[in-house]
Amino acid sequence: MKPLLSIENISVAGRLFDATLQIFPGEFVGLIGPNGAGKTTLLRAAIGMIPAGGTSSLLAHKIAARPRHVAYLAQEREVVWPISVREVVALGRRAHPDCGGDDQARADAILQALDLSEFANRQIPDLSGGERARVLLARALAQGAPLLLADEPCAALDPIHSIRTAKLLRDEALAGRAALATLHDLPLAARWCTRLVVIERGVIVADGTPDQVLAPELCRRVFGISLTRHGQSWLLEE
Ligand SMILES: Nc1ncnc2c1ncn2[C@@H]1O[C@H](COP(=O)(O)OP(=O)(O)OP(=O)(O)O)[C@@H](O)[C@H]1O
Repeated sequence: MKPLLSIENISVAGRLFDATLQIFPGEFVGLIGPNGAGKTTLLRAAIGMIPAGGTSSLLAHKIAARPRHVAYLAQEREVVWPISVREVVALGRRAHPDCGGDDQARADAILQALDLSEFANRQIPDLSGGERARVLLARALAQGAPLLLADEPCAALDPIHSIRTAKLLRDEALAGRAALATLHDLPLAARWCTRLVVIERGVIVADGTPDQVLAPELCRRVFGISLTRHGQSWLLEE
């Protein structure tokens, strides 16, 4: 199977060292690590937003064509323009000028999945932080790219919307797309991601299924916490 993302030896001076990673259709990959570990740096380097050594397969596409291959949700959620939720989500479809009549149906389905239908005609600056975060995720998903790079898609979301977002990204993966998402909620990541990649001080130190990666020693050493599995749930303690 051809990867949707292949990065090799990506380095950013002092921040990221020789990161090598492939993401395949069907994967929802959680990129986890402490604050300052290099997660955002890795996403930005992979998509070409910051200069980096090494290679990323996404950079082989011309800039204008890149949105058809990858959608990006930035960590910053600021939107100051007075435009409506519906208009912001429709911006995601600009990547597909030839896409035709299913645009509105896809946008509406995503608005519904993220519990945003009732906000469709509201102005973005008039939303709460969590509502705005969901709208920007909806915009990225509306793009319909095979790969989503999402920087903390669950940040600022309440518990039910965090779970729904994680399930949605898992469903996108089951439908043959893929997501690489930075996440701080380790029980949520362990429950819904198909694979976890751990980054520590700019280095990828583990990569595998949640059960493989979240060994007690790694959780203690990298995160300073204890994480134990109880059936499908995970209990996090200091
Ligand atoms: N523009 C920059 N110039 C120099 N150093 C930077 C810059 N942006 C980030 N850094 C540093 O690079 C390191 C990695 O930052 P990065 O934002 O990738 O971490 P992160 O793992 O995403 O953290 P968080 O979980 O806090 O979002 C940090 O030590 C950070 O201070």
